[in-house]
Amino acid sequence: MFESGPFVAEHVSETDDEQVQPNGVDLTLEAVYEQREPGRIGQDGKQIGDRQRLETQQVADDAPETYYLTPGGYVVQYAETVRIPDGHVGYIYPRSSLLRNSCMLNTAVWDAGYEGKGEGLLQVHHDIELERGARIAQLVLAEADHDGTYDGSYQGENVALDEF
Ligand SMILES: O=c1ccn([C@H]2C[C@H](O)[C@@H](COP(=O)(O)OP(=O)(O)OP(=O)(O)O)O2)c(=O)[nH]1
Repeated sequence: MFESGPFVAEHVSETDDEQVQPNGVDLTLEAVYEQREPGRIGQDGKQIGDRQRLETQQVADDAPETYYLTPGGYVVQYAETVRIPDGHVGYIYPRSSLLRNSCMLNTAVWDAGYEGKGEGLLQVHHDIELERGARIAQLVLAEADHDGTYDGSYQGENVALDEF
């Protein structure tokens, strides 16, 4: 069974009312990165290639922090800290307005016990403007059996020590 948006909101910080949807919580854009060096996935371990954080541009008087993205693949980081509660698994879906603008957000499984500000892969197939803080994705939580909880290298990622 999938949980309601208000339940999901109890496990996401900080959120405002606009982010709480009937079936989940919208996550907003914190940062956009462009990968510069190769990564590696081996039989044991993995390495994430070096990346560069992109700068925002002021595209209008009322839009001071906007990413203008041309076609390509970008790593995006969400602004909210997500905690996947015991007995659940998380999935992230793109906002449909991204798809309608020829962009796709690719995501993987969010494990029970994970806590952090996660990342996703944004595919841009047509130029798009994305404002920092704009809602780009929706987190849903489903009840799930699990064996142990997440204890990998991304635990606590992108979260300041005083937030953790
Ligand atoms: O689109 C996603 C999917 C998951 N995560 C977070 C939550 C998840 O619990 C964690 C680890 O994901 P996964 O287990 O897929 O990573 P891995 O590459 O297998 O690394 P590890 O060996 O640390 O598990 O990353 C994201 O940030 N973005």
